[in-house]
Order: sequence, then C-alpha cells, then structure tokens
Amino acid sequence: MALVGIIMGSTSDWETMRHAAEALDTLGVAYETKVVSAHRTPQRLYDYATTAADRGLKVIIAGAGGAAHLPGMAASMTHLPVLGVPVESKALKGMDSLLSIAQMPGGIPVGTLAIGKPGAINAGLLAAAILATSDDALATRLKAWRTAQTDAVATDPA
Ligand SMILES: Nc1c(C(=O)O)ncn1[C@@H]1O[C@H](COP(=O)(O)O)[C@@H](O)[C@H]1O
Repeated sequence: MALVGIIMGSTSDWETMRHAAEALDTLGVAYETKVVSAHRTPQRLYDYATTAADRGLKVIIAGAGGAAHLPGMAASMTHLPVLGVPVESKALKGMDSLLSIAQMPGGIPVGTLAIGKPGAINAGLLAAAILATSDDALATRLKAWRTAQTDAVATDPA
C-alpha cells in the first residue's frame, strides 16, 4: 500500500519529480504517482486530497511550476504533511514556483524544498525520514544510505 503520494501539476513535471520517486525506490518506500492540477483539474485535486489520509497515505509530495498553487491547495484539504517541490519554470527559472510554494499564510504549512532536481530528491528523502520516525526498519535503511553517501565523498579533489 502506498504511503507517499507524489503529485504534480503536469506530465512535464515528471522529469523533475521522478527523482523523488527514485529516492523512495532506493529506500524501499511504497508510493503512488498522479498528475493533479489545482488549475486544470480542480475536482481531481479535491478528490485526491480529501481521500488521501483514508487511503493510507502518510505524506504527500507535490511538485509544480510557475504559479505553483498545487502544494498549498493540497495542504488546505488534508492534515497530512505536504512537501512542496518548486519545478523550474522557463520564464523565471523556478523563482515563481519557489515563492508560490514557500509563502503560505500561517495555518496551512507546506514544507518547501529547493528548486528542481535537488528539491525532488530531498522531498523523497524527507518523506522517508518522516515515515522512519515510526518505522525502525526504514530508519535503519535511511541511516545506512546516509552513511554510504558520506563514505562516497572523495577526500581528494582530483
Ligand atoms: N503550477 C501548476 C499547477 C497547479 O499549481 O495546480 N498545475 C499545473 N501547473 C504547472 O504548469 C507548468 C506548465 O505545465 P505544462 O507543461 O503542462 O504547460 C507545470 O510546471 C505545472 O506544474
């Protein structure tokens, strides 16, 4: 059963959001993916967000670009933690996405990650870290992954 829902505003976001999925794959966390847009498919978003917790999801990762209202609107309709990934936009290089996601009014939080691929990777890792607080086996896998990452950092620059 999926524990993490990865949603995105458009199929064009998958090239970025697949990195969140890959991080979850690496750590053995079950997830689902769906294109959901606050602008283009508002009813789909409503149905997704209002049923997410009852369907067993624990964390939602929402990626969108430009006027990125998806993460905030998803957060407005569920008490689950929502992690927002600002997808890099052509016109403004993702600054529009970042500010749209980060500048939420008090009361409806969205955990905002970095623009683009690093943000998507970290959203996957952060979702796993949240789940690991109540899953010892996942915590062990996450710690091992972090140790392997540390061990892989070269001492010499060339
Ligand atoms: N920001 C949103 C939302 C939303 O926030 O609901 N829905 C689509 N989009 C964004 O529009 C961009 C361009 O989409 P297209 O490539 O389909 O034209 C995408 O980055 C998507 O996340």
